[in-house]
Amino acid sequence: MTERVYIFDTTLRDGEQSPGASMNTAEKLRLATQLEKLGVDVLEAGFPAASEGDFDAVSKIAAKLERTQVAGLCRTHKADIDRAWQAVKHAGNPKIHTFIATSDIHLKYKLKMDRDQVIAAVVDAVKYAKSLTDQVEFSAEDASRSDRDYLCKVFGAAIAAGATVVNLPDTVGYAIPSEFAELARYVLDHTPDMHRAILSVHCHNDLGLATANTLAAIGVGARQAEVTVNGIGERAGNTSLEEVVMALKTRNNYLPVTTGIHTEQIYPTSRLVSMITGIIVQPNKAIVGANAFAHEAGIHQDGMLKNPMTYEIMQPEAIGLNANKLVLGKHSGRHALRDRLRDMGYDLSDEELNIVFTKFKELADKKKHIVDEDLEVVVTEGILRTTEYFKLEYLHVSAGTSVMPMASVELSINGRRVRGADWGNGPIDSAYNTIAKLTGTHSELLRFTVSALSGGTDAQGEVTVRLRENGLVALGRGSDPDIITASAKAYINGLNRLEYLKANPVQASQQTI
Ligand SMILES: CC(=O)SCCNC(=O)CCNC(=O)[C@H](O)C(C)(C)COP(=O)(O)OP(=O)(O)OC[C@H]1O[C@@H](n2cnc3c(N)ncnc32)[C@H](O)[C@@H]1OP(=O)(O)O
Ligand SMILES: CC(C)C(=O)C(=O)O
Ligand SMILES: [Mg+2]
Repeated sequence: MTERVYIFDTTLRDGEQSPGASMNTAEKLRLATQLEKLGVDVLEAGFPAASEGDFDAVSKIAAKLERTQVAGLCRTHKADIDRAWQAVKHAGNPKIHTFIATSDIHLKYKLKMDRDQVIAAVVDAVKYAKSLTDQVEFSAEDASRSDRDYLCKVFGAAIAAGATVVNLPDTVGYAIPSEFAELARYVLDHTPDMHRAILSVHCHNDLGLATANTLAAIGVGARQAEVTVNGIGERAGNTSLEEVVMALKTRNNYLPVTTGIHTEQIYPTSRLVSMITGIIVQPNKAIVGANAFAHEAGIHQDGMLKNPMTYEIMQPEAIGLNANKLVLGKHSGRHALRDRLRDMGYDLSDEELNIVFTKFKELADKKKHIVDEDLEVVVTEGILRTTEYFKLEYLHVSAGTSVMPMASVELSINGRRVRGADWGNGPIDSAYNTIAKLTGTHSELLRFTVSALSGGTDAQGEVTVRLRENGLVALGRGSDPDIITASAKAYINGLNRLEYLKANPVQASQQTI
């Protein structure tokens, strides 16, 4: 029987450490549900001791998920472990993940501890965690820059104290594949009682080697991979889930192991992560980039027409990119919409479907063919929105080469209609100035990105903004076939999120909405 590699997803914890990634509790819950559907074995939901907001999100995810193991990360401090346990204990399958650094650089400069003190901290932490739950993982932060024999001693002590998984992180993305494989092999061969635990790996992508290092370690016997969807994460990111899973599936002849991932859920999950975090996937990204299955050159197209095996090592359907679709447009009904959404991985309640259906019809009036990317926007906007305190009712802009850019806007503010006009450096600037004046807000625009969600001149434009006001930071998203309207919607969405943060100090303490 082929051996199983466990997939430990840390999109909600290490992924959320990406600069600019931010998710509110409702979005985290939605993503956690999708990750369970994707079939991840372990879902690291957050770092409960970090803030009330993180604790709240981890607790809610734990209460919702039954099958998937839900892990909470914590330092070796007893108070951190207690907090992690309080958050994950409601899960059907809870796990405590405790860590401490083992490299001399971290010991000397960061922890100010010696090697024996670190081992004592590991033993106390793992024993205590084990008194709370059977499932305990220990990670040796900065393992790839640690002394190998010391590392094996630490892992041996963790296993003796009850750890069921020991994790080898390449925390700063320093390792080279052959070197990392050698390290994993060394740990497997020299850690006392290693057979009683699973060896996990957790790589970062600072040198663009996270997937290669992960596969190299799996090749010598690591049996858990810690990954994030789209490879988001601290600095250059983590190993990407889709790359590891599809490499193991496609090259099963070379690496004969399996995962429990339902690969046809990969694409919907990738889109959801991108929509929720506002982090756009680069077009040439392996597996999930817009060009990953596109063939442009004539010789390639000729080969594809003669036999797709000439240039295609994976089929797009395998990751959930479905070629065979009913065309959805303004004449489509709820059944066709529900069917398509199910194919894309969205199982909506009747109430959610009604919300999405109304938005779908509004869009279909403006756009002839509705493609999957449009539906994802409609679903995300329809069911993951915050309360609309400010709502865009009307927008008119005039701009061009010889006119002063002007915008006229009508908003409803908590149900009350207000109107105004202002000018700016361009149509978007004038719309933003008018909206700021009408709402009486003074936010600073930290980031503004525009992308097209599908091909063609009637493609939906998606705008993401990041706003800061009085120390609070919020993300706003908007989409529309008209890019100026999409920009106004994104700005208003961001302002609504700032209003929500002002009214919800728990979320504000975490600044994740
Ligand atoms: C590689 C990784 O991804 S590690 C995980 C990174 N994630 C996070 O840091 C989550 C967000 N963090 C936070 O919210 C905060 O850092 C908190 C709440 C966890 C801690 O905040 P503070 O108590 O103010 O400490 P601060 O973050 O400034 O410093 C960390 C302290 O923990 C110590 N520490 C760091 N890692 C560990 C560990 N694994 N076990 C024990 N102590 C540790 C540091 O040495 C430092 O101790 P010191 O205060 O005695 O110098
Ligand atoms: C906490 C650990 C597993 C980590 O994220 C790292 O070392 O990169
Ligand atoms: Mg990490």
